[in-house]
Amino acid sequence: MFRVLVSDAISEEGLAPLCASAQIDIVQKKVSEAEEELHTFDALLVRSATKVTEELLEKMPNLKIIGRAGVGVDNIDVEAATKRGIVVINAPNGNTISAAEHTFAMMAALVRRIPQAHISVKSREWNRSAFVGNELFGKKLGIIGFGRIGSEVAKRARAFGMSVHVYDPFLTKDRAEKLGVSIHSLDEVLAVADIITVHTPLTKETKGLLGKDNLAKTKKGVYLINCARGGIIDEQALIPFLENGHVAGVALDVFEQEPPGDHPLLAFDNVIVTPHLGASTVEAQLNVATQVAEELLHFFEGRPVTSSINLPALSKDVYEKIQAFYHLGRKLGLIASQFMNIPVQELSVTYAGTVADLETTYITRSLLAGFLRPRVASTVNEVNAAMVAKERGITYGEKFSDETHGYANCISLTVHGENKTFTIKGTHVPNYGDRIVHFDGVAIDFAPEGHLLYIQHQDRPGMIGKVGNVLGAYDVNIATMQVGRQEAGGKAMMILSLDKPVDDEVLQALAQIDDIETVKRLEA
Ligand SMILES: NC(=O)c1ccc[n+]([C@@H]2O[C@H](COP(=O)([O-])OP(=O)(O)OC[C@H]3O[C@@H](n4cnc5c(N)ncnc54)[C@H](O)[C@@H]3O)[C@@H](O)[C@H]2O)c1
Ligand SMILES: O=C(O)[C@H](O)COP(=O)(O)O
Repeated sequence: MFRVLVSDAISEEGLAPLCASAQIDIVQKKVSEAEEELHTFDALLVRSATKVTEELLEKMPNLKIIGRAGVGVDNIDVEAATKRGIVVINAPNGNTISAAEHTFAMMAALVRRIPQAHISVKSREWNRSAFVGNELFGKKLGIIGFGRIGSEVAKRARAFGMSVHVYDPFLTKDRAEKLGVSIHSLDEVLAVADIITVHTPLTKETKGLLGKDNLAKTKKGVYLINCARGGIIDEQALIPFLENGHVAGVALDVFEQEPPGDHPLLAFDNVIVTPHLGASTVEAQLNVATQVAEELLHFFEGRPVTSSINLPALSKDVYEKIQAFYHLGRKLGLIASQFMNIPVQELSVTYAGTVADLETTYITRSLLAGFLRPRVASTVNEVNAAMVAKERGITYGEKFSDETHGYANCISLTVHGENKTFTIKGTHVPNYGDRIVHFDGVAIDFAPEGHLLYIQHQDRPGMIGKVGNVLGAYDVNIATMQVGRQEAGGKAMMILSLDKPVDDEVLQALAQIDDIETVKRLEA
Protein backbone atom coordinates (compact mmCIF):
# COMPACT_ATOMS: atom_id res chain seq x y z
CA MET A 1 0.00 0.00 0.00
CA PHE A 2 1.36 3.43 -0.98
CA ARG A 3 0.29 6.49 1.02
CA VAL A 4 -0.22 9.77 -0.84
CA LEU A 5 -0.61 13.14 0.87
CA VAL A 6 -2.54 15.69 -1.22
CA SER A 7 -1.78 18.98 0.53
CA ASP A 8 -3.28 21.56 -1.87
CA ALA A 9 -6.66 21.81 -3.62
CA ILE A 10 -6.37 19.39 -6.54
CA SER A 11 -9.29 18.33 -8.77
CA GLU A 12 -10.91 15.23 -7.26
CA GLU A 13 -12.15 14.15 -10.67
CA GLY A 14 -8.57 14.19 -11.95
CA LEU A 15 -7.35 12.18 -8.97
CA ALA A 16 -10.09 9.55 -9.46
CA PRO A 17 -7.74 6.91 -10.99
CA LEU A 18 -5.51 7.17 -7.91
CA CYS A 19 -8.46 6.95 -5.52
CA ALA A 20 -9.73 3.88 -7.40
CA SER A 21 -6.45 1.98 -6.98
CA ALA A 22 -6.51 -0.61 -4.20
CA GLN A 23 -2.75 -0.05 -3.82
CA ILE A 24 -3.08 3.62 -2.92
CA ASP A 25 -4.29 5.31 0.23
CA ILE A 26 -4.99 9.02 -0.38
CA VAL A 27 -5.05 11.52 2.47
CA GLN A 28 -6.22 15.09 1.69
CA LYS A 29 -4.84 17.40 4.38
CA LYS A 30 -2.61 20.44 4.67
CA VAL A 31 0.94 19.63 5.76
CA SER A 32 0.29 21.43 9.06
CA GLU A 33 -2.65 19.11 9.75
CA ALA A 34 -0.68 15.96 8.91
CA GLU A 35 2.38 16.61 11.15
CA GLU A 36 1.92 13.36 13.13
CA GLU A 37 1.85 11.11 10.06
CA LEU A 38 4.25 12.90 7.68
CA HIS A 39 6.81 10.09 8.06
CA THR A 40 4.36 7.54 6.61
CA PHE A 41 3.80 9.05 3.14
CA ASP A 42 5.32 7.67 -0.06
CA ALA A 43 4.10 10.53 -2.26
CA LEU A 44 3.22 14.19 -1.89
CA LEU A 45 0.92 16.01 -4.33
CA VAL A 46 0.98 19.82 -4.31
CA ARG A 47 0.13 22.99 -6.26
CA SER A 48 1.96 26.24 -5.58
CA ALA A 49 0.72 26.82 -2.03
CA THR A 50 2.64 24.06 -0.21
CA LYS A 51 6.28 24.96 0.27
CA VAL A 52 8.26 21.76 -0.08
CA THR A 53 11.36 22.75 1.86
CA GLU A 54 14.34 20.69 2.98
CA GLU A 55 12.89 20.85 6.50
CA LEU A 56 9.63 19.27 5.30
CA LEU A 57 11.53 16.57 3.39
CA GLU A 58 13.41 15.70 6.59
CA LYS A 59 10.07 14.94 8.21
CA MET A 60 9.10 12.68 5.31
CA PRO A 61 11.82 9.98 5.21
CA ASN A 62 9.56 7.59 3.29
CA LEU A 63 8.87 10.02 0.46
CA LYS A 64 9.67 8.69 -3.02
CA ILE A 65 7.90 11.10 -5.34
CA ILE A 66 6.57 14.66 -5.32
CA GLY A 67 3.90 15.53 -7.88
CA ARG A 68 3.27 19.18 -8.80
CA ALA A 69 -0.20 19.56 -10.32
CA GLY A 70 0.93 22.49 -12.47
CA VAL A 71 4.07 23.91 -14.09
CA GLY A 72 6.18 25.97 -11.69
CA VAL A 73 8.30 24.00 -9.23
CA ASP A 74 9.84 27.02 -7.53
CA ASN A 75 7.88 26.10 -4.36
CA ILE A 76 9.78 22.79 -4.25
CA ASP A 77 13.41 22.45 -3.17
CA VAL A 78 14.24 20.22 -6.15
CA GLU A 79 17.91 20.01 -5.19
CA ALA A 80 17.11 18.75 -1.70
CA ALA A 81 14.61 16.25 -3.15
CA THR A 82 17.16 15.05 -5.71
CA LYS A 83 19.78 14.58 -3.00
CA ARG A 84 17.37 12.25 -1.22
CA GLY A 85 16.54 10.32 -4.40
CA ILE A 86 12.99 11.70 -4.53
CA VAL A 87 11.53 11.96 -8.03
CA VAL A 88 9.89 15.32 -8.77
CA ILE A 89 7.25 15.41 -11.52
CA ASN A 90 5.02 18.19 -12.82
CA ALA A 91 2.21 18.60 -15.32
CA PRO A 92 3.80 20.98 -17.81
CA ASN A 93 1.07 21.25 -20.46
CA GLY A 94 -2.16 20.96 -18.56
CA ASN A 95 -2.68 24.64 -17.73
CA THR A 96 -0.93 26.34 -20.67
CA ILE A 97 -4.12 27.45 -22.43
CA SER A 98 -5.73 28.67 -19.22
CA ALA A 99 -2.65 30.70 -18.28
CA ALA A 100 -2.41 32.17 -21.80
CA GLU A 101 -6.11 33.06 -21.80
CA HIS A 102 -5.78 34.63 -18.36
CA THR A 103 -2.84 36.71 -19.57
CA PHE A 104 -4.91 37.87 -22.48
CA ALA A 105 -7.89 38.64 -20.27
CA MET A 106 -5.58 40.70 -18.04
CA MET A 107 -4.16 42.51 -21.07
CA ALA A 108 -7.61 43.48 -22.35
CA ALA A 109 -8.77 44.42 -18.84
CA LEU A 110 -5.65 46.54 -18.32
CA VAL A 111 -5.83 48.63 -21.48
CA ARG A 112 -9.65 49.03 -21.33
CA ARG A 113 -9.64 49.66 -17.54
CA ILE A 114 -12.38 47.08 -17.06
CA PRO A 115 -11.81 46.38 -13.31
CA GLN A 116 -11.85 50.11 -12.49
CA ALA A 117 -14.96 50.69 -14.61
CA HIS A 118 -16.63 47.68 -13.03
CA ILE A 119 -16.05 49.02 -9.51
CA SER A 120 -17.32 52.45 -10.58
CA VAL A 121 -20.61 51.15 -12.00
CA LYS A 122 -21.11 48.88 -8.97
CA SER A 123 -20.71 52.03 -6.87
CA ARG A 124 -23.72 53.45 -8.77
CA GLU A 125 -21.55 55.83 -10.88
CA TRP A 126 -21.85 56.32 -14.66
CA ASN A 127 -18.63 58.04 -15.65
CA ARG A 128 -17.88 57.07 -19.25
CA SER A 129 -15.19 59.68 -19.86
CA ALA A 130 -13.09 58.43 -16.92
CA PHE A 131 -12.45 55.07 -18.55
CA VAL A 132 -11.14 55.79 -22.01
CA GLY A 133 -8.74 52.99 -22.92
CA ASN A 134 -6.44 51.89 -25.72
CA GLU A 135 -6.89 49.40 -28.56
CA LEU A 136 -4.72 46.32 -28.74
CA PHE A 137 -4.90 46.39 -32.55
CA GLY A 138 -1.68 47.66 -34.10
CA LYS A 139 0.23 47.67 -30.81
CA LYS A 140 3.64 46.09 -30.27
CA LEU A 141 3.52 43.27 -27.74
CA GLY A 142 6.83 42.35 -26.10
CA ILE A 143 6.96 38.78 -24.85
CA ILE A 144 9.80 37.83 -22.53
CA GLY A 145 10.03 34.02 -22.34
CA PHE A 146 8.63 32.23 -25.34
CA GLY A 147 7.83 28.72 -24.14
CA ARG A 148 4.44 27.07 -23.93
CA ILE A 149 2.48 30.01 -22.52
CA GLY A 150 4.41 32.79 -24.25
CA SER A 151 3.79 31.21 -27.64
CA GLU A 152 0.05 30.72 -26.96
CA VAL A 153 -0.17 34.38 -25.94
CA ALA A 154 1.56 35.30 -29.23
CA LYS A 155 -1.02 33.37 -31.31
CA ARG A 156 -3.84 35.29 -29.62
CA ALA A 157 -2.02 38.60 -29.99
CA ARG A 158 -1.61 38.09 -33.73
CA ALA A 159 -5.32 37.36 -34.03
CA PHE A 160 -5.89 40.76 -32.38
CA GLY A 161 -3.70 42.47 -35.00
CA MET A 162 -0.71 43.06 -32.72
CA SER A 163 2.91 42.66 -33.79
CA VAL A 164 4.85 40.35 -31.50
CA HIS A 165 8.45 41.04 -30.43
CA VAL A 166 10.08 38.25 -28.49
CA TYR A 167 13.06 37.94 -26.20
CA ASP A 168 14.03 34.38 -25.26
CA PRO A 169 17.72 33.44 -25.38
CA PHE A 170 16.81 29.81 -26.08
CA LEU A 171 14.40 30.45 -28.96
CA THR A 172 15.43 29.29 -32.45
CA LYS A 173 14.85 31.42 -35.54
CA ASP A 174 12.87 28.58 -37.15
CA ARG A 175 10.36 28.37 -34.34
CA ALA A 176 9.96 32.15 -34.21
CA GLU A 177 9.30 32.27 -37.97
CA LYS A 178 6.77 29.44 -37.73
CA LEU A 179 4.84 31.38 -35.10
CA GLY A 180 5.05 34.70 -36.96
CA VAL A 181 7.01 36.58 -34.31
CA SER A 182 10.32 38.44 -34.46
CA ILE A 183 13.30 37.71 -32.19
CA HIS A 184 15.08 40.58 -30.47
CA SER A 185 17.51 41.35 -27.71
CA LEU A 186 16.01 42.21 -24.34
CA ASP A 187 16.94 45.88 -24.80
CA GLU A 188 15.20 46.00 -28.19
CA VAL A 189 11.99 44.53 -26.77
CA LEU A 190 12.10 46.95 -23.85
CA ALA A 191 12.57 49.89 -26.21
CA VAL A 192 9.80 49.14 -28.72
CA ALA A 193 6.99 47.37 -26.84
CA ASP A 194 3.73 49.11 -25.95
CA ILE A 195 2.82 46.19 -23.71
CA ILE A 196 5.28 43.75 -22.12
CA THR A 197 4.28 40.39 -20.73
CA VAL A 198 6.71 38.01 -18.97
CA HIS A 199 6.49 34.22 -19.31
CA THR A 200 9.77 32.84 -17.97
CA PRO A 201 10.26 30.55 -15.00
CA LEU A 202 11.51 32.25 -11.83
CA THR A 203 15.24 31.52 -11.75
CA LYS A 204 18.38 33.26 -10.51
CA GLU A 205 18.60 34.90 -13.96
CA THR A 206 14.97 36.00 -14.22
CA LYS A 207 14.48 37.23 -10.64
CA GLY A 208 14.21 41.02 -10.94
CA LEU A 209 14.62 40.83 -14.73
CA LEU A 210 12.39 43.89 -14.99
CA GLY A 211 14.12 45.88 -12.26
CA LYS A 212 15.06 49.57 -11.99
CA ASP A 213 17.54 49.59 -14.90
CA ASN A 214 15.44 47.63 -17.38
CA LEU A 215 12.23 49.45 -16.47
CA ALA A 216 14.04 52.68 -17.33
CA LYS A 217 14.65 51.30 -20.85
CA THR A 218 10.92 50.83 -21.54
CA LYS A 219 8.77 53.22 -23.57
CA LYS A 220 6.93 55.93 -21.66
CA GLY A 221 3.34 54.78 -21.24
CA VAL A 222 4.18 51.08 -21.33
CA TYR A 223 1.79 48.48 -19.86
CA LEU A 224 3.30 45.53 -17.97
CA ILE A 225 1.85 42.09 -17.25
CA ASN A 226 3.12 39.35 -14.97
CA CYS A 227 1.10 36.13 -15.00
CA ALA A 228 4.23 33.98 -14.61
CA ARG A 229 5.94 34.30 -11.23
CA GLY A 230 6.13 37.03 -8.63
CA GLY A 231 9.54 38.71 -8.65
CA ILE A 232 10.28 38.55 -12.39
CA ILE A 233 9.09 42.16 -12.34
CA ASP A 234 10.68 43.72 -9.25
CA GLU A 235 7.72 44.98 -7.22
CA GLN A 236 9.62 47.64 -5.27
CA ALA A 237 11.33 48.95 -8.40
CA LEU A 238 7.94 49.43 -10.09
CA ILE A 239 6.64 51.93 -7.55
CA PRO A 240 8.51 55.08 -8.74
CA PHE A 241 7.70 54.25 -12.38
CA LEU A 242 3.99 54.14 -11.51
CA GLU A 243 4.26 57.28 -9.41
CA ASN A 244 5.84 59.32 -12.21
CA GLY A 245 3.49 57.90 -14.88
CA HIS A 246 6.24 56.23 -16.94
CA VAL A 247 4.37 52.93 -16.60
CA ALA A 248 0.72 53.38 -17.66
CA GLY A 249 -0.58 50.30 -15.92
CA VAL A 250 0.35 46.90 -14.52
CA ALA A 251 -1.54 43.60 -14.39
CA LEU A 252 -0.35 41.11 -11.80
CA ASP A 253 -1.60 37.58 -11.21
CA VAL A 254 1.42 36.61 -9.12
CA PHE A 255 3.40 38.22 -6.29
CA GLU A 256 6.75 37.90 -4.60
CA GLN A 257 4.85 36.96 -1.42
CA GLU A 258 1.49 35.26 -1.81
CA PRO A 259 -0.87 36.49 -0.54
CA PRO A 260 0.68 39.96 -0.91
CA GLY A 261 -0.98 41.41 2.21
CA ASP A 262 -1.06 45.19 2.40
CA HIS A 263 1.32 45.70 -0.51
CA PRO A 264 1.98 49.32 -1.65
CA LEU A 265 1.29 48.34 -5.29
CA LEU A 266 -2.31 47.56 -4.38
CA ALA A 267 -2.90 51.27 -3.68
CA PHE A 268 -2.41 52.24 -7.33
CA ASP A 269 -5.62 52.58 -9.33
CA ASN A 270 -3.83 51.48 -12.52
CA VAL A 271 -2.48 48.24 -10.99
CA ILE A 272 -4.99 45.44 -11.57
CA VAL A 273 -4.60 42.16 -9.77
CA THR A 274 -5.90 38.58 -9.49
CA PRO A 275 -4.98 36.04 -6.78
CA HIS A 276 -2.79 33.67 -8.86
CA LEU A 277 -5.70 32.52 -11.03
CA GLY A 278 -3.81 31.68 -14.25
CA ALA A 279 -4.41 27.96 -13.89
CA SER A 280 -7.69 28.22 -12.05
CA THR A 281 -10.12 26.83 -14.59
CA VAL A 282 -12.08 23.62 -14.39
CA GLU A 283 -10.34 22.42 -17.55
CA ALA A 284 -6.78 23.17 -16.43
CA GLN A 285 -7.29 21.69 -12.99
CA LEU A 286 -8.74 18.51 -14.47
CA ASN A 287 -5.83 18.30 -16.93
CA VAL A 288 -3.05 18.77 -14.38
CA ALA A 289 -4.62 16.48 -11.78
CA THR A 290 -5.16 13.75 -14.39
CA GLN A 291 -1.56 14.10 -15.61
CA VAL A 292 0.03 13.80 -12.17
CA ALA A 293 -2.37 11.03 -11.12
CA GLU A 294 -1.41 8.94 -14.17
CA GLU A 295 2.27 9.58 -13.61
CA LEU A 296 1.99 8.57 -9.97
CA LEU A 297 0.23 5.33 -10.91
CA HIS A 298 2.98 4.57 -13.42
CA PHE A 299 5.61 5.29 -10.82
CA PHE A 300 4.10 2.96 -8.24
CA GLU A 301 3.70 0.25 -10.90
CA GLY A 302 7.42 0.55 -11.63
CA ARG A 303 6.78 2.09 -15.07
CA PRO A 304 8.61 5.18 -16.37
CA VAL A 305 7.49 8.70 -15.59
CA THR A 306 7.58 11.07 -18.53
CA SER A 307 7.55 14.52 -16.96
CA SER A 308 10.17 14.34 -14.27
CA ILE A 309 12.18 17.41 -13.36
CA ASN A 310 15.12 15.41 -12.03
CA LEU A 311 15.17 12.29 -14.23
CA PRO A 312 15.74 12.06 -17.99
CA ALA A 313 12.38 11.86 -19.78
CA LEU A 314 11.51 8.37 -21.02
CA SER A 315 8.61 7.43 -23.25
CA LYS A 316 6.88 4.07 -22.73
CA ASP A 317 8.46 2.78 -25.95
CA VAL A 318 11.97 3.78 -24.95
CA TYR A 319 11.48 2.40 -21.46
CA GLU A 320 10.38 -0.97 -22.82
CA LYS A 321 13.51 -1.13 -24.96
CA ILE A 322 15.95 -0.22 -22.21
CA GLN A 323 14.27 -2.01 -19.30
CA ALA A 324 16.34 -5.20 -19.57
CA PHE A 325 19.61 -3.29 -19.83
CA TYR A 326 18.62 -1.07 -17.00
CA HIS A 327 18.47 -4.16 -14.74
CA LEU A 328 21.67 -5.59 -16.17
CA GLY A 329 23.42 -2.24 -15.56
CA ARG A 330 22.29 -2.22 -11.95
CA LYS A 331 23.63 -5.77 -11.41
CA LEU A 332 26.97 -4.93 -13.01
CA GLY A 333 27.33 -1.91 -10.73
CA LEU A 334 26.28 -3.81 -7.64
CA ILE A 335 28.65 -6.74 -8.21
CA ALA A 336 31.58 -4.51 -9.19
CA SER A 337 31.14 -2.39 -6.07
CA GLN A 338 31.28 -5.42 -3.76
CA PHE A 339 34.20 -6.97 -5.61
CA MET A 340 36.15 -3.69 -5.53
CA ASN A 341 35.47 -2.97 -1.87
CA ILE A 342 38.12 -0.28 -1.82
CA PRO A 343 37.98 3.45 -2.61
CA VAL A 344 37.45 4.02 -6.33
CA GLN A 345 37.94 7.12 -8.44
CA GLU A 346 36.40 6.34 -11.78
CA LEU A 347 33.84 4.17 -13.53
CA SER A 348 33.96 3.73 -17.27
CA VAL A 349 30.98 2.14 -19.03
CA THR A 350 31.18 0.88 -22.60
CA TYR A 351 28.12 -0.02 -24.63
CA ALA A 352 28.42 -2.29 -27.66
CA GLY A 353 25.95 -3.88 -30.09
CA THR A 354 22.20 -3.20 -29.94
CA VAL A 355 22.35 -1.50 -26.54
CA ALA A 356 24.63 1.21 -27.93
CA ASP A 357 21.71 2.55 -30.00
CA LEU A 358 19.44 3.02 -26.98
CA GLU A 359 19.00 5.81 -24.40
CA THR A 360 22.10 4.82 -22.42
CA THR A 361 22.03 7.76 -19.98
CA TYR A 362 19.34 6.02 -18.01
CA ILE A 363 21.20 2.69 -18.01
CA THR A 364 24.35 4.42 -16.79
CA ARG A 365 22.43 6.09 -13.97
CA SER A 366 21.05 2.69 -12.99
CA LEU A 367 24.53 1.17 -13.05
CA LEU A 368 25.88 4.03 -10.98
CA ALA A 369 23.06 3.62 -8.45
CA GLY A 370 23.82 -0.12 -8.24
CA PHE A 371 27.48 0.65 -7.66
CA LEU A 372 26.83 3.23 -4.95
CA ARG A 373 24.14 1.28 -3.11
CA PRO A 374 26.52 -0.88 -0.99
CA ARG A 375 28.61 2.21 -0.21
CA VAL A 376 26.08 4.74 1.05
CA ALA A 377 23.66 4.52 3.92
CA SER A 378 21.00 6.76 2.36
CA THR A 379 18.74 6.03 -0.59
CA VAL A 380 20.55 6.06 -3.88
CA ASN A 381 18.72 5.65 -7.16
CA GLU A 382 18.66 7.02 -10.71
CA VAL A 383 17.53 10.40 -9.38
CA ASN A 384 20.48 11.15 -7.13
CA ALA A 385 23.17 8.70 -8.32
CA ALA A 386 25.13 11.33 -10.27
CA MET A 387 24.98 13.77 -7.35
CA VAL A 388 26.07 11.14 -4.80
CA ALA A 389 28.94 10.01 -7.08
CA LYS A 390 30.13 13.61 -7.37
CA GLU A 391 29.96 14.12 -3.61
CA ARG A 392 32.16 11.04 -3.19
CA GLY A 393 34.66 12.14 -5.81
CA ILE A 394 33.75 9.32 -8.23
CA THR A 395 33.73 10.33 -11.88
CA TYR A 396 32.07 8.29 -14.60
CA GLY A 397 31.88 8.25 -18.35
CA GLU A 398 30.19 6.44 -21.22
CA LYS A 399 31.86 5.03 -24.34
CA PHE A 400 30.53 3.20 -27.37
CA SER A 401 32.31 0.37 -29.15
CA ASP A 402 31.84 -2.23 -31.90
CA GLU A 403 33.45 -4.95 -29.75
CA THR A 404 30.53 -7.21 -28.74
CA HIS A 405 32.66 -10.34 -28.02
CA GLY A 406 30.21 -12.30 -30.18
CA TYR A 407 27.11 -11.24 -28.22
CA ALA A 408 24.24 -9.20 -29.66
CA ASN A 409 24.81 -6.64 -26.93
CA CYS A 410 27.44 -6.09 -24.29
CA ILE A 411 27.83 -3.66 -21.38
CA SER A 412 31.31 -3.43 -19.99
CA LEU A 413 32.16 -1.69 -16.72
CA THR A 414 35.71 -0.87 -15.71
CA VAL A 415 36.29 0.37 -12.18
CA HIS A 416 39.49 2.23 -11.40
CA GLY A 417 40.48 2.04 -7.74
CA GLU A 418 43.64 2.70 -5.80
CA ASN A 419 46.23 0.29 -7.26
CA LYS A 420 43.59 -1.92 -8.87
CA THR A 421 41.39 -1.93 -11.93
CA PHE A 422 38.52 -4.35 -12.37
CA THR A 423 36.41 -5.09 -15.46
CA ILE A 424 33.09 -6.91 -15.64
CA LYS A 425 31.08 -7.48 -18.81
CA GLY A 426 27.48 -8.57 -19.19
CA THR A 427 24.93 -9.28 -21.86
CA HIS A 428 21.17 -9.60 -21.91
CA VAL A 429 19.74 -12.57 -23.79
CA PRO A 430 16.05 -12.04 -24.61
CA ASN A 431 13.78 -14.73 -23.06
CA TYR A 432 16.76 -16.10 -21.13
CA GLY A 433 18.10 -13.37 -18.91
CA ASP A 434 21.25 -11.52 -17.90
CA ARG A 435 24.64 -13.23 -18.10
CA ILE A 436 28.02 -12.09 -16.86
CA VAL A 437 30.43 -13.10 -19.61
CA HIS A 438 33.71 -11.65 -18.42
CA PHE A 439 34.93 -11.19 -14.86
CA ASP A 440 38.27 -9.72 -13.84
CA GLY A 441 40.09 -10.82 -16.96
CA VAL A 442 38.51 -14.28 -17.22
CA ALA A 443 35.81 -15.36 -19.71
CA ILE A 444 33.00 -17.00 -17.77
CA ASP A 445 29.21 -17.33 -17.96
CA PHE A 446 26.92 -16.93 -14.97
CA ALA A 447 23.60 -15.33 -14.04
CA PRO A 448 23.97 -12.28 -11.76
CA GLU A 449 21.33 -13.43 -9.29
CA GLY A 450 21.07 -14.22 -5.60
CA HIS A 451 23.88 -15.27 -3.21
CA LEU A 452 27.08 -15.57 -5.19
CA LEU A 453 30.52 -16.69 -4.09
CA TYR A 454 33.65 -15.70 -5.96
CA ILE A 455 36.70 -17.88 -5.48
CA GLN A 456 40.03 -17.18 -7.12
CA HIS A 457 42.53 -20.03 -7.06
CA GLN A 458 45.36 -21.68 -8.91
CA ASP A 459 44.16 -24.01 -11.65
CA ARG A 460 44.81 -27.42 -10.01
CA PRO A 461 42.92 -30.73 -10.16
CA GLY A 462 40.54 -31.37 -7.23
CA MET A 463 39.70 -27.74 -6.37
CA ILE A 464 35.98 -28.12 -7.07
CA GLY A 465 35.76 -31.14 -4.77
CA LYS A 466 37.55 -29.36 -1.92
CA VAL A 467 35.21 -26.34 -2.15
CA GLY A 468 32.17 -28.64 -2.29
CA ASN A 469 33.33 -30.49 0.83
CA VAL A 470 33.74 -27.31 2.89
CA LEU A 471 30.35 -25.91 1.84
CA GLY A 472 28.74 -29.31 2.48
CA ALA A 473 30.23 -29.38 5.98
CA TYR A 474 28.49 -26.04 6.66
CA ASP A 475 25.22 -27.29 5.15
CA VAL A 476 25.40 -24.84 2.24
CA ASN A 477 23.81 -26.11 -0.96
CA ILE A 478 25.35 -25.09 -4.30
CA ALA A 479 22.73 -24.19 -6.92
CA THR A 480 25.10 -23.56 -9.84
CA MET A 481 28.86 -23.42 -10.34
CA GLN A 482 30.78 -21.84 -13.21
CA VAL A 483 34.53 -22.07 -13.67
CA GLY A 484 36.94 -20.17 -15.87
CA ARG A 485 40.65 -19.60 -16.21
CA GLN A 486 43.11 -17.40 -17.99
CA GLU A 487 45.34 -20.35 -19.00
CA ALA A 488 45.80 -24.01 -18.01
CA GLY A 489 47.58 -24.14 -14.62
CA GLY A 490 47.29 -20.34 -14.14
CA LYS A 491 44.80 -17.97 -12.52
CA ALA A 492 41.36 -19.60 -12.32
CA MET A 493 38.05 -18.67 -10.76
CA MET A 494 34.79 -20.21 -9.64
CA ILE A 495 31.50 -18.41 -9.32
CA LEU A 496 29.03 -20.34 -7.22
CA SER A 497 25.40 -19.55 -6.73
CA LEU A 498 24.25 -20.66 -3.27
CA ASP A 499 20.85 -21.37 -1.79
CA LYS A 500 21.62 -19.19 1.23
CA PRO A 501 24.11 -16.49 2.13
CA VAL A 502 27.31 -17.64 3.85
CA ASP A 503 28.86 -16.07 6.95
CA ASP A 504 32.47 -15.06 7.63
CA GLU A 505 33.29 -18.45 9.20
CA VAL A 506 32.52 -20.24 5.91
CA LEU A 507 34.60 -17.71 3.98
CA GLN A 508 37.56 -18.29 6.33
CA ALA A 509 37.27 -22.07 6.02
CA LEU A 510 37.30 -21.78 2.22
CA ALA A 511 40.25 -19.37 2.29
CA GLN A 512 42.30 -21.96 4.17
CA ILE A 513 42.16 -24.46 1.29
CA ASP A 514 45.56 -24.70 -0.42
CA ASP A 515 45.77 -22.80 -3.72
CA ILE A 516 42.71 -20.65 -2.95
CA GLU A 517 43.81 -17.02 -3.05
CA THR A 518 40.63 -14.98 -2.65
CA VAL A 519 37.10 -15.68 -1.50
CA LYS A 520 34.39 -13.01 -1.74
CA ARG A 521 30.69 -12.97 -1.07
CA LEU A 522 28.71 -11.12 -3.75
CA GLU A 523 25.00 -10.40 -3.39
CA ALA A 524 23.19 -9.66 -6.66
N1 LIG B 1 -0.23 32.32 -13.23
C1 LIG B 1 -0.36 31.02 -13.27
O1 LIG B 1 -1.26 30.47 -12.65
C2 LIG B 1 0.57 30.21 -14.10
C3 LIG B 1 0.11 29.07 -14.74
C4 LIG B 1 1.00 28.30 -15.48
C5 LIG B 1 2.34 28.67 -15.53
N2 LIG B 1 2.76 29.78 -14.90
C6 LIG B 1 4.14 30.22 -14.97
O2 LIG B 1 4.35 30.74 -16.29
C7 LIG B 1 5.74 30.65 -16.62
C8 LIG B 1 5.90 30.07 -18.01
O3 LIG B 1 5.39 28.75 -18.07
P1 LIG B 1 5.57 27.87 -19.40
O4 LIG B 1 4.76 26.64 -19.20
O5 LIG B 1 5.35 28.69 -20.60
O6 LIG B 1 7.11 27.52 -19.27
P2 LIG B 1 8.11 27.07 -20.43
O7 LIG B 1 9.21 26.37 -19.76
O8 LIG B 1 7.37 26.40 -21.53
O9 LIG B 1 8.64 28.47 -21.01
C9 LIG B 1 9.55 29.28 -20.34
C10 LIG B 1 10.38 30.01 -21.38
O10 LIG B 1 11.19 30.95 -20.72
C11 LIG B 1 12.43 31.01 -21.41
N3 LIG B 1 13.47 31.57 -20.56
C12 LIG B 1 14.16 30.97 -19.57
N4 LIG B 1 15.04 31.83 -19.02
C13 LIG B 1 14.87 33.02 -19.68
C14 LIG B 1 15.48 34.28 -19.56
N5 LIG B 1 16.46 34.52 -18.67
N6 LIG B 1 15.07 35.27 -20.38
C15 LIG B 1 14.09 35.04 -21.30
N7 LIG B 1 13.50 33.85 -21.47
C16 LIG B 1 13.88 32.85 -20.65
C17 LIG B 1 12.70 29.57 -21.79
O11 LIG B 1 13.59 29.47 -22.88
C18 LIG B 1 11.31 29.09 -22.17
O12 LIG B 1 11.09 29.21 -23.56
C19 LIG B 1 6.36 29.85 -15.50
O13 LIG B 1 6.92 30.74 -14.57
C20 LIG B 1 5.18 29.13 -14.85
O14 LIG B 1 5.42 28.81 -13.52
C21 LIG B 1 1.89 30.57 -14.18
O1 LIG C 1 2.98 27.10 -12.23
C1 LIG C 1 1.77 26.87 -12.33
O2 LIG C 1 1.33 25.82 -12.81
C2 LIG C 1 0.80 27.94 -11.95
O3 LIG C 1 1.41 28.96 -11.30
C3 LIG C 1 -0.40 27.45 -11.24
O4 LIG C 1 -0.22 27.35 -9.86
P1 LIG C 1 -1.42 26.76 -8.98
O5 LIG C 1 -1.47 25.29 -9.28
O6 LIG C 1 -1.06 27.01 -7.55
O7 LIG C 1 -2.65 27.44 -9.41
